[in-house]
Amino acid sequence: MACVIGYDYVVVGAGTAGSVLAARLSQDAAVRVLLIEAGSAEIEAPVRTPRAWVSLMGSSADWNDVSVTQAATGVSYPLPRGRGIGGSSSINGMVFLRGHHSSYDAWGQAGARGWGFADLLPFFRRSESTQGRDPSVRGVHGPMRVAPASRPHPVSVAGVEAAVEAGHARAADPAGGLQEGAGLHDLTIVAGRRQSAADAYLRPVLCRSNLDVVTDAFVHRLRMVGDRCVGVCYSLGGEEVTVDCSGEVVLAAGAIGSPHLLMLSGIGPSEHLRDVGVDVVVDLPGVGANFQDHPQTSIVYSAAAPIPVSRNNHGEASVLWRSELTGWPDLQALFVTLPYHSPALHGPAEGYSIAVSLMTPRSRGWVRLASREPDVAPLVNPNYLRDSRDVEALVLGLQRAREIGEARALSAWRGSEVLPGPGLRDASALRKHVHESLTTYFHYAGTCRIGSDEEAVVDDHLRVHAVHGLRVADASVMPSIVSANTNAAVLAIAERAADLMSQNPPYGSQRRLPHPQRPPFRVIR
Ligand SMILES: Cc1cc2nc3c(=O)[nH]c(=O)nc-3n(C[C@H](O)[C@H](O)[C@H](O)COP(=O)(O)OP(=O)(O)OC[C@H]3O[C@@H](n4cnc5c(N)ncnc54)[C@H](O)[C@@H]3O)c2cc1C
Repeated sequence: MACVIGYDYVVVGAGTAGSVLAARLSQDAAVRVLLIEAGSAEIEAPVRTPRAWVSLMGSSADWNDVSVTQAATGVSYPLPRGRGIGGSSSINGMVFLRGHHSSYDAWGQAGARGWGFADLLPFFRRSESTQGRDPSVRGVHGPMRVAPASRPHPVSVAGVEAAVEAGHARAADPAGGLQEGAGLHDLTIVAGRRQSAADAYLRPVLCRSNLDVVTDAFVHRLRMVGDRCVGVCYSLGGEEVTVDCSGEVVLAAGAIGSPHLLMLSGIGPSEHLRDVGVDVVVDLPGVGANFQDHPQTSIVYSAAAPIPVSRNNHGEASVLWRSELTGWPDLQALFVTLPYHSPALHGPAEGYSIAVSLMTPRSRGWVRLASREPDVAPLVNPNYLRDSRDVEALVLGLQRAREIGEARALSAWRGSEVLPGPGLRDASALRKHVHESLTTYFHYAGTCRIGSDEEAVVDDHLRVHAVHGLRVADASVMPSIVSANTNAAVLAIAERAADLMSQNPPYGSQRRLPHPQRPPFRVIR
């Protein structure tokens, strides 16, 4: 067993949040940062081509998780999540949206002080670089370069016009914080290539001598001394490596990985931990609870004319509107420039889709241990459609999306509606379609939520309740899922986390650094 010492911060997971944290924390040359990632350092070349993202699901860059069988549908669903530098941002769909400000203000109202939209706005702005947008709301100097498609696909353009024809407002800036209406949204694509959080934040700072990044290293346990986290254990090439951390460990392993690791380390719901044979260190019932995702259904059309091959991500334009079941926009239609639908259904060989997602689901699921053995994947139950209001909202979504799909502006491309099929119009037929066509929108969140009540996992500063030296900063801390694709929100969460941590560094600024004993293998520079 090798032992590694001398780090002030140990960040677990080099995904969206981990890339931000490692880059921001290591800006202070007086602290030493170790970033540990289970996956590999480089993702294959085709992955860089934006339109190839669909084929990354099921690849070695995916953990290849599968949900437990869902009570509402009788089906278990693949739950892709990224494994490797950049994490899910290396395999995601590259849509860049913040969501409506109300969905962040709801966090503050639910007890997460300091996490309303106005509190997060500086961190959204700090994370991004945009041009031609309102600079009081959007960032212009941040690492993540985002922009709408410069040469949008004709189906995306026609889709926006069809939405306007169907009565939706034209959104001046879909990511502005009052996200509602139709428009070409921003994409995390630069010069025709995918841009992950690691490309934007981490790769440019790998030369820093106070930052080490270890890949192919699976963290399987937190090292606890009483209620203090003093480091982590990871396995690398069959060898176990122990890391001593003199400051803080930060979990950025994502909404499935972070609760998994906490529970493997004895931090979680005590009864469940005892059931699987894990010694309880801290009883925190909320760990792994409150799992949320945006459920998705779709309308699929065959093509009346050959559909040009996308140069982008197949999803350049969207519409957001209110179902009238909530106080803010809760339904999103994404124009997809290929026949995109559940693999359980048969679509046309050539065509396009309107993917309809519920952005404020009521259903809540969980992540639990299947075994105390770290290499056994956790059980994930999203509880899709468990709350019947989610089904009703998606039915309303399909009806409204159909109005868009049938508008004149799309007539040049529209062959016929293939899914659910033009004859299926009443609510009960559409409810059936929602169940049969259900897929994930890949936006897992909420399993280590911020708050001060008994079910909360971290406090307002993202410190794990009743544990010293340990924070969580990733998609899992969202008290409720935001009303947009989640990557932009995770960037802002991690920016704010780094800011909070820098205000209270583990040591004063006047210390002499011990020389870190570096991890033995695969440190990337
Ligand atoms: C297929 C797909 C498409 C998506 N499309 C979009 C989109 O178009 N727009 C959008 O905004 N969002 C999208 N998302 C969601 C978005 O990318 C995620 O919400 C975001 O990346 C989550 O960031 P995170 O830091 O919480 O987790 P991740 O980015 O998943 O990072 C977690 C990291 O931790 C590592 N890790 C986990 N466990 C361990 C361990 N035990 N030891 C060491 N390392 C570990 C993982 O390998 C991973 O690198 C998509 C996601 C997927 C999977």
